[in-house]
Amino acid sequence: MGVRAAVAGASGYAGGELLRLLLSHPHIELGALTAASSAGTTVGEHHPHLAPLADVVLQPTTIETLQGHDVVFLALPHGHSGEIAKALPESTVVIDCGADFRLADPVAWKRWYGSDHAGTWPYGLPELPGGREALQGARRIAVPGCYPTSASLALAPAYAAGIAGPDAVVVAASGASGAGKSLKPHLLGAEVMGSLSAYGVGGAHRHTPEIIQNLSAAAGEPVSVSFTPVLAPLPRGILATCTAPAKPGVTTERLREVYETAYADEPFVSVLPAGRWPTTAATLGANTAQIQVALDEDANRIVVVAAIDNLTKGTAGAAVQCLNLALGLPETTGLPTTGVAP
Ligand SMILES: NC(=O)C1=CN([C@@H]2O[C@H](COP(=O)(O)OP(=O)(O)OC[C@H]3O[C@@H](n4cnc5c(N)ncnc54)[C@H](OP(=O)(O)O)[C@@H]3O)[C@@H](O)[C@H]2O)C=CC1
Ligand SMILES: CC(=O)N[C@@H](CCC(=O)OP(=O)(O)O)C(=O)O
Repeated sequence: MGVRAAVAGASGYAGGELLRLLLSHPHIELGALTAASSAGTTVGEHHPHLAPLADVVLQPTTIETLQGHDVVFLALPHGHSGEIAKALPESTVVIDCGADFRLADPVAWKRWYGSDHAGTWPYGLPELPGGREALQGARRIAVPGCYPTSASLALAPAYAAGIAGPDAVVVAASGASGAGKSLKPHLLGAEVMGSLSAYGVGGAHRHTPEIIQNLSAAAGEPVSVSFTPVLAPLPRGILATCTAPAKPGVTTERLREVYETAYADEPFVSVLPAGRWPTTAATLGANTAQIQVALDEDANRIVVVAAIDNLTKGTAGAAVQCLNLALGLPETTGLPTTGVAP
């Protein structure tokens, strides 16, 4: 099967990771690769690690350049996807790495993003309860935010199994590529290196409603989430430490059983053997998530630690996994499960 794919936002971090993965996908032929201010420059100027595309010239992001493809990946800042998707045929698979179509509640969208709600598309986290079915054959897909991916993979099984109370706490450290490549003074090397800093503290980060949406759907009742993101001196990777009250009678054995059952058949999510803890390093460049669980009996809380690469399972890998489901291909096609170490 020859699937012609365009990537809008190809000069950015998410776009670059999409290109890296799509180059190894056996069914994909790359078509238009587009950018905004970088149009006219070559892929090699932005992504020196993508040797086969070094001399390919980036085109402007317009409806015209994106038309005529089977698949269009959008790796653009929020707010640009709706107009583009409307102008593309319904038969084109459009996969949005931005936030525009992730939230189901227009009121929540307006509160957190300040603009009118563009709509809601099938949500690109197949590992959530019922998530895979919603993506099979879909023609519009919203790729989750990177923090919500880690937090939802960590806590959704406990909520779906009814073993966690409705007050979750998520503290997640992310590498600086999570913020995109555009110049931000607080993300200069000298500011990020050698320091960890919390931001969006006090329930102020826009990923909070997305995590709430996912965990509440898994629980079948409202779940409150206190989310604190932390900027870490790493290029890539998220380590999310997530806790929730343990319901009466939950034991360590039951907790492990819930997670091992939930992820037994998942190709990209591993529950590590007891005693081993997830590391971001082990997921670098892989479309994988590593999970470990513990019961804190004194605090009566379930503790789940999840590690992902924010650009792979947290964005571009998830986008390709969703594409495979949309096209009816084996879900693992073209996706690495091995990382890069040390
Ligand atoms: N980085 C991450 O870990 C994650 C990112 N995402 C989402 O993916 C999307 C891309 O993020 P990321 O790659 O990190 O961001 P970058 O800032 O690294 O890249 C943004 C891309 O969008 C292009 N662009 C910028 N402004 C416009 C515009 N006005 N119109 C059209 N194109 C424009 C840029 O082109 P140019 O070079 O010409 O400026 C560049 O190609 C965002 O929505 C982000 O939220 C989602 C999950 C995780
Ligand atoms: C370290 C860092 O800055 N991370 C980003 C996460 C961005 C992301 O996942 O994406 P969306 O913008 O697509 O929701 C942040 O906190 O804004």
